[in-house]
Amino acid sequence: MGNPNITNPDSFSSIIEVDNRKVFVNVTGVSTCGKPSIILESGLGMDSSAWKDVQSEVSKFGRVLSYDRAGLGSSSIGSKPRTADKVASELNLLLEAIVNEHNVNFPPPYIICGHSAGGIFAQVFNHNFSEKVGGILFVDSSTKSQENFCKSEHGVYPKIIDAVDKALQHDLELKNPGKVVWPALYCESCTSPLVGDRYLCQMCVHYYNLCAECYPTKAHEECKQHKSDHEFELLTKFEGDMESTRDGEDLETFAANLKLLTKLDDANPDMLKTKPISVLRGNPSKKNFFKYFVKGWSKKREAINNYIDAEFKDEVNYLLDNFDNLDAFFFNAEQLCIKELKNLSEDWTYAYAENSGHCIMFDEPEIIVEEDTEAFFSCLNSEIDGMIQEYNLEEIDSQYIVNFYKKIIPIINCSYSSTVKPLVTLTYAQTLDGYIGNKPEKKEQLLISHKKSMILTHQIRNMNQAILVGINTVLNDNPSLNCRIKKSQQHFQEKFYKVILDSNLKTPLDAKIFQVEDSCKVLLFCLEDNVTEVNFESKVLKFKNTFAAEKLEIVLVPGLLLEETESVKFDNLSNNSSRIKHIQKKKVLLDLKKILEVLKIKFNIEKLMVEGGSAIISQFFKYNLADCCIVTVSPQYLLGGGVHVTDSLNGEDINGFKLKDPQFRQFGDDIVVVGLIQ
Ligand SMILES: NC(=O)C1=CN([C@@H]2O[C@H](COP(=O)(O)OP(=O)(O)OC[C@H]3O[C@@H](n4cnc5c(N)ncnc54)[C@H](O)[C@@H]3O)[C@@H](O)[C@H]2O)C=CC1
Ligand SMILES: Nc1nc(O)c(N)c(N[C@@H]2O[C@H](COP(=O)(O)O)[C@@H](O)[C@H]2O)n1
Repeated sequence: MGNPNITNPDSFSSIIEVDNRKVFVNVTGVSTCGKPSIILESGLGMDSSAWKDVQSEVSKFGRVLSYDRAGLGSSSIGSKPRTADKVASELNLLLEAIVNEHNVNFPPPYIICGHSAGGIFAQVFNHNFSEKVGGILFVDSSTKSQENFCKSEHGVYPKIIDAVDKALQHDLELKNPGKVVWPALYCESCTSPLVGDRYLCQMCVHYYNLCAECYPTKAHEECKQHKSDHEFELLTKFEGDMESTRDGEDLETFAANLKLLTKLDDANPDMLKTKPISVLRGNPSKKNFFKYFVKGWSKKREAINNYIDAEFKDEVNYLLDNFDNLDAFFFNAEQLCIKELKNLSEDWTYAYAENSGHCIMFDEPEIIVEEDTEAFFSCLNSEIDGMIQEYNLEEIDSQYIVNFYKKIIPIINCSYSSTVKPLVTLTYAQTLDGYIGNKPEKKEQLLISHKKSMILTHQIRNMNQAILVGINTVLNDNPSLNCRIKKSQQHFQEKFYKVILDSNLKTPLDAKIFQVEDSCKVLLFCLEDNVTEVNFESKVLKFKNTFAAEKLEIVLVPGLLLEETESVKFDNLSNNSSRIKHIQKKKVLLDLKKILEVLKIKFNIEKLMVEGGSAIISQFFKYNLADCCIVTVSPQYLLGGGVHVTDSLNGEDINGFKLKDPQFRQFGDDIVVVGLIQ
C-alpha cells in the first residue's frame, strides 16, 4: 500500500506521504462545481472505518474525505502528545498535499463532520485555518465544558469515573492493560469498555464489537445479528507498548485538548458565529458510555472499590447498583452540552437521533447523511445572504431539497400517469393568522418567507417547467417569476414558461415578467369570449407589436360560468321617483381543466408550480386539480387584515381535506409543510 495509486482521481483509498509520514486517506464522491467538500473526522481512538456506512451515502452528493489520524488505522505514528493543534496542522498538510501534490479535486470551504472528540478537532482546525472551514456538523460531539458539567452537577459521579479510569489502568486481569482506547465503545458480549484489541464483525449491519477477552470464548458465535456467517476481524492490534501504537489518543490528552479549545475560544469567541453548524445528538439514555463503563465494571466491583475514597464508597456502590439513577444526571449534562454547541453559531440546526447512542454513524448513519446535506445547504445559504434580491445567487446543490421533495412526493419522481394535465404543485407562504397577501388597496407585496424558505421556493421553481399565477398577483406584486439561482438559470430559461391567468388581458406591457433578463416564454391565458371585442383586439395587437412570438403567446380558452349574481341598482330619476333595475352579473373564470390540458399537450409541460394568489389556489382546491402542496408558514401575524388563502371561495359548500403523508421541515425561521393531495 506504500505508494499513492490514484488511478481514479474521483474515488480512491490510498496511503500517501505527507511531511514524511504515511497517511491513509479515503476519498469518494464526484467533485463538481457546487458540490460540497466534506471531511469526516473520527472520534478519539477511532479510525476512518468508523465512517464506512456514512461515507458511501454522503458521497452521492459531495466530495468526501475520511482519513486515519496519526497512529490510528493504517497511518504512521505522529509526534506526541497528540494535541488538537497538532491534529489540525496535520490535517491541513494532508489537505494541501492531496490538492496540490496529488491533484485531487477537493476544494475548500470544507464542511467538517466531527464525531465525539472529532468535533473538538474540527473547532481547533476552524480556529487555526478559519478561511478553509465552511461549517461544522457535530455528531454527538464532545464539548469543551463537558467535564465541568459532570463535576458541577453531580458530586459523586466524577468519583466513579476516576475510579473506573484508575481501575482500568491498573487492573491486571486485562489482557491489554492501558487506558480506555475506544471510549465510546463497549464489548457487546461482556459489556465492558473496549480496551486493547478490538474485534469487529464485518457482516453485521451495525458493527458488533468484541473485546480481546470475549473473542477467544467464541462469544461472537452468539452474535445476535448474524447467528451464522459472521466474520470477525481483528480491527486494532496492540502490540507491546500501547502508547506507541495508539499514539497518545488517550483521555489525558483529550482533557488537555478541551482546555486548549477553551483557551482558543476565550481569545476568539466568534470564530464559528457566522458559520452554519448542525448539532446532531444521540439519545442520552442510550449513549451513556460512562454508564456502560460502570455496568461492565460492576463485575469488577472490587477493582473499582480500590480506587474510591472511603467516604464515597456507599454512594458509589448504590449508584453502581442503580444505574437508572444516573439518567437525570446524564439528561442534565446532555442539555448543557447541546446549549454549549448551539451557542457556537447564530446559524445552527439541531437534530436528535432518537435511536442512536453516542456512535450515531453506526446506529443511524442515514441521519448523518441528512444532516451533512443540511449543513452544506445552510453553509451556502449563509454565503448568499442578502443576495436573493439581486438575481445573483450562487448555485446551491438542490440535492437536499430534491431529496426532501422526492421523499414526500414519490410521484414526482415517477412518470406521472395523467395524459390530460401536468403534475401540479401548489406553493404559497402564509402568516400565522393565515394571510398570504396585503389588503388589495395597499397594492404592495407582503413578504412572508424567510430567505431560506425563499431559496426553497426558487429550487422548486427550478424543478418544475412552468409557474402559474393569477392576474391580480401580477398587478399587485409585479413578480419576476424567475429562478434566482445563478447556475440553474440556464436550464431554467431554456425550458421555462410563466403562465398568467389573465381573462381580460390586463397584464401591463412593462410587467417584470417580460423585463427580467431571461428567455422564458410568457403564456397569457385569456377568455375566448373576448375575441370579438374591439378593445380586446387592440390590446392583443399592442402585445404582438411589443413582444416577439418566442417571448409571448396569448392563448384563448373558454370560460367557466361560476355563478350568476343578481345585483340591484337604484336609478335616481329627475322626477323624484326611483326605479329599481335588476342586473344579471356573470362571474366567469377561465376553465382550469382546459388550461391544464393545453399546458400538457400543446406545451409539453409535465410539472407545473402554482404560486397563487388566493383565487387561483382556491379554484385548484375546488376542482381538485392539484397533486401536492408546499406551504411555508412564517411565525408572524399580519393582524391588520389582508388576503386569506381561500378567501375567494366565499364560504362555498366544499369539503375540506387533510394532506396525505405530510412532512414538516424548518427553513430559517419558517416551517414548510409538504404533502400530497389525495
Ligand atoms: N404569499 C404567497 O405565497 C402569495 C401571495 N399572493 C398574493 O395573493 C394576492 C392576489 O390574490 P387574488 O386577489 O386572489 O388574485 P389572483 O392572483 O389569484 O388572481 C385572480 C384573478 O385571476 C383571474 N382568473 C382567471 N381564471 C381564473 C380561475 N380559473 N381561477 C381563479 N382566477 C382566475 C381572475 O381575473 C381572478 O380575479 C396578492 O396579494 C398576492 O400578493 C399571490 C401569490 C403567492
Ligand atoms: N414563497 C413566497 N413567499 C412570500 O413571502 C411571497 N410573498 C411569495 N409570493 C409569490 O412570489 C412571487 C414573487 O416572485 P418573484 O420573487 O418576484 O419572482 C409573488 O408574485 C407571489 O407569487 N412567495
